[in-house]
Amino acid sequence: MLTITTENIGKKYRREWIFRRVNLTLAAGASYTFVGPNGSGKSTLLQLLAGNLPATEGTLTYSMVDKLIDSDDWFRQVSIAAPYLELVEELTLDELLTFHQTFKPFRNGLTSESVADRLLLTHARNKEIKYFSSGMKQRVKLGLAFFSNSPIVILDEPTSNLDQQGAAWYHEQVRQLGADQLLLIGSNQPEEYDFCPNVIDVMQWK
Ligand SMILES: Nc1ncnc2c1ncn2[C@@H]1O[C@H](COP(=O)(O)OP(=O)(O)OP(=O)(O)O)[C@@H](O)[C@H]1O
Repeated sequence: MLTITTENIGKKYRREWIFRRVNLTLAAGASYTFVGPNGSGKSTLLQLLAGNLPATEGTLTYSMVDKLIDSDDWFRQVSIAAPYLELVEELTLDELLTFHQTFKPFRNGLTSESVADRLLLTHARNKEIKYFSSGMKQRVKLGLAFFSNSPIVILDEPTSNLDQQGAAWYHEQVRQLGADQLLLIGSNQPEEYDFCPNVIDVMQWK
């Protein structure tokens, strides 16, 4: 089982501390949602936990059954969907799904074809991503996170741009995550984390 541990991590931009003294143990098999007002640091914390941003102070570790994972290999453990992470718009959906698998395979033997089906985008497989609606793009981003073979799934503002059907699809995918996966969410919308037992207010670290 994979565990992320933070010891007194803090992040400073210029002269402003966004958060300090964050101590967390986040273990696979559970979900955690980080909440707080706009600008409070949810996205920054998720980026740190994903290993995409360095902490200014403190220690962050990934471990698998007490064995530390080298930070160079963290990216293999994480799939992340966020508004600021863009899709490659020049590719068709089929091309994007094929490209994605070259560095992050899908789980359970899923193929590009079956992922497109699960995204409810079979009809758009040969359409370039730049011609997708914002809700279709959001479903693709979420799908790449849900269907990749990685123990950590990080979703920042997961239902942004989704209609009611899309939000129901999101909830269905969350229910299907494996017992060995860790789900981390950043959110201001209670309905997108209503299933999550661990809601953490980032304002405590100001
Ligand atoms: N690259 C950066 N350089 C300087 N300041 C930054 C940078 N990125 C974020 N910040 C600042 O860090 C703070 C936290 O931003 P962050 O995006 O993490 O908040 P958030 O809680 O996710 O907000 P929202 O709910 O609006 O998405 C903000 O004050 C923001 O201006």
